[in-house]
Parts: sequence; C-alpha cells; structure tokens
Amino acid sequence: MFELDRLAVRYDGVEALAPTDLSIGEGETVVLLGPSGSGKSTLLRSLAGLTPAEGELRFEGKPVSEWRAVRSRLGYVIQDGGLFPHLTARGNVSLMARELGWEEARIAARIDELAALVALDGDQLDRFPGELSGGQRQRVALMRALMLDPKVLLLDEPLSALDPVTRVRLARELRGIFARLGKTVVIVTHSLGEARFFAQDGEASRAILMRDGRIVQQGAIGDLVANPADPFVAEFLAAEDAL
Ligand SMILES: Nc1ncnc2c1ncn2[C@@H]1O[C@H](COP(=O)(O)OP(=O)(O)OP(=O)(O)O)[C@@H](O)[C@H]1O
Repeated sequence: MFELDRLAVRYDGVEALAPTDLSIGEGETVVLLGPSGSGKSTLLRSLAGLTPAEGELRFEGKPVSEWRAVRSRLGYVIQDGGLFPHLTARGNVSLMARELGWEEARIAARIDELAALVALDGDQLDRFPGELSGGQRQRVALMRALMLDPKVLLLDEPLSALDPVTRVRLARELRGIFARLGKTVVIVTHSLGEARFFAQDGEASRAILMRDGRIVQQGAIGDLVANPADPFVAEFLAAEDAL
C-alpha cells in the first residue's frame, strides 16, 4: 500500500527522517514507537503526503505528486487534533463530506454513528473546539478522520488525552473497526501498553522503533522485547514498561 524508497526529511540541517526504506501492506497495523523527537510524527506526516521530502513515496504504486485523489482515502489525526477553531465540532467533522457533495441526511446519519462510537453528545458537537476538553477534541478529530471511511488511518497519539476508561473503550472499538474493515493503520504512541494492544503479535501487525530519525528495529512487539537489537531498544522498552 505504501512504499518508501530512501524517503528523507530535513529541516534546516536537522535530519528529522534519515533516508528510509519501508513497505506497509494493505490491512496492516503498524505502531511507531520511540523517544520524543525520534521522527515518529515526521514519518507519519510524510505518509500523509504533507511534508516535503526527498526520495520516493508511493501509495498503491502512485508517486506522491499524483495524489490528489488519494487524500480522501487517508484519515489523518495530528497530535493536538488540528481542528479548525472557527468551526464547531460538527462543522469540522462534516467539512470534507460537504465538499464532496454528500446529502445532509447522509452526513447527519454518519455523524450520529461516529458520535455514538466516540461517546460525544449533540450538545458537545455543537461547540467550538475551544469550548471542549482536550480529550473531547481528540475524539472529534477521530470522528473527522473516520468520517469518509478511509482505507488508511494515520493516527498521531490519538488516545493520549483520554481518561483511562474512555481510552480503553475507544481503543477496543478502534481495534475492532481496523480488523473488521481491513483498514491499514499507522499509529504513533508513547505507550508500550497501547502498542501491544494495537500490534498484537500476528502477521498483520508490526512495531517500528525509531531513534534520531532512523528505524532501529521492527517486528512483532514480543520479538522486540525478547530480542532487542541493541541496548537502546532494551532500555527504551524497559523504561516504557516501568511506569
Ligand atoms: N517543522 C519543523 N521544523 C524544524 N524541525 C522540526 C520540525 N518538525 C520536527 N522537527 C524536528 O525533527 C525531529 C523529529 O521530530 P518529530 O516531531 O518527528 O518527533 P517525534 O518522534 O514525533 O516526537 P514526539 O514524540 O515528541 O512527538 C525533532 O528533532 C524535531 O525537533
């Protein structure tokens, strides 16, 4: 589904993503792990075609320069939600569907379905992002990413601002959706527990551990824990497990 051929991102001399080869298959769940500043968000943004990068990036064989039609098939949740402040939650969620000419009844039905999924009510949906809590904004951002039922979901710490009960419930729902609908998912997380939950050892899931803009090790989470490639991987995974 995604093919990266020496894809690299550089900001003013800082190598945010070193030349990286990576292939992500349809229906796969990939969890990106690594310390702060290791390039996880940069890689995710690159997959969304939103970062000027060197090297090659293809989605279903198409180079990123020909992606106009691809964007609506990617659901992307950025770290702080990235909601438009001047639109209500409902306005944010429905923006793309309106642009694509969906009928109001279809939009309303889809919003009801997603609101039930993320446990937001009508009153909350009529508020502006600034009038919602961080966790509520995160759930609106998830609704927006799921609205068009995209084939691919790119999620940057989508559950980080949620209370534990909502987080577990939503994580279960999302994992069910990913599996049921065969979504391709790339998810950034700081939590090893979350990584384990989404990338349970199996053929269709993988964890990628990054450091200094490079992929240090990838594979099943169980393998990373059992056979760390170097002391950094062992230390990172142990530290993640300690809290
Ligand atoms: N727009 C930018 N301009 C300059 N440097 C940037 C920019 N975005 C990211 N960087 C740098 O690129 C590197 C990788 O950042 P990135 O956000 O990808 O890390 P991350 O692993 O997602 O971190 P975190 O877990 O803290 O979100 C960091 O050194 C960061 O400071």
